Amino acid sequence: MNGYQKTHGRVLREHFGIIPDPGQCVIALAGNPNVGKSTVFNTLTGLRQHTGNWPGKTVDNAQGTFSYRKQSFLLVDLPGTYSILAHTVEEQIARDFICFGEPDATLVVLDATCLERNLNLVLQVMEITPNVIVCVNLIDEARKKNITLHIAALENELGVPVVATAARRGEGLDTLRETLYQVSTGAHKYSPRQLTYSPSIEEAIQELLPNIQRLVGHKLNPRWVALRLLDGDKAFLESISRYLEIQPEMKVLQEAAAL
Ligand SMILES: Nc1nc2c(ncn2[C@@H]2O[C@H](COP(=O)(O)OP(=O)(O)OP(=O)(O)O)[C@@H](O)[C@H]2O)c(=O)[nH]1
Ligand SMILES: [Mg+2]
Repeated sequence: MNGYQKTHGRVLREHFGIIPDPGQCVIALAGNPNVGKSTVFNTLTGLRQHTGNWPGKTVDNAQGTFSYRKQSFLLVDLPGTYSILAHTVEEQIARDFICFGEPDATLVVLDATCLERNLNLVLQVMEITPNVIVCVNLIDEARKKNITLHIAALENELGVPVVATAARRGEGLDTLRETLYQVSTGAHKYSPRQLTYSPSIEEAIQELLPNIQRLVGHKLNPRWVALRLLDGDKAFLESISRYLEIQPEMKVLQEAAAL
């Protein structure tokens, strides 16, 4: 037995219809469309899967389990999105799951042949949670196109673990399992690089932080909430009140952000 004892919360059960076994690690699987998320998902979980829809939505949902080093994992395949700013139903599901579902780790799958476009999503996820693993998939395609990948340099720049894979043929999957284990059980802590915005935005963030911290405590990253408020994201405020059940206190945030 290892010492991993986290129990997952109400939101996962009530809003996402997901009930992990006691002690199971929950991993969210995110990425742009068509980068091989489902291939990674299938390779890790094999036939131990369950598919359906997200509660109340017509968007596919797949959950699967696997074990590694006597630790059980529940992997949740999120819809493919270029961003998680919640402009579409798919983006809203992905964002809300990563924000409020409290996964132990979020695995972001990237296409090795167009890293630049894919990194946008990674940076957004890193603003929400430090428990991020990047999987650079399709490295066989990158090789064919003579694209050289500097995985260690990327890892260094991002401040989170990066694993190169060719999921269709299982390449890199052993390293991926080990990394998922390390991050989601908290054996290794990482400090993802945070974007710094212009001085006026950074100042506005600092002004909002005390109220946000008081309201959401440790349940959400206060800096990310401040950014959403400054962006005028009313739908996110609604999500906060729905998932965290803090309706009456929301006025403070609305007024602070002049929404
Ligand atoms: N050459 C190669 N092809 C891959 C690899 N991984 C996935 N593919 C192929 O890429 C295509 C897309 O893979 P999916 O796993 O469906 O991608 P996805 O991210 O789940 O796509 P959406 O759910 O539609 O967003 C399929 O034809 C896969 O067989 C890989 O490592 N190498
Ligand atoms: Mg898929």
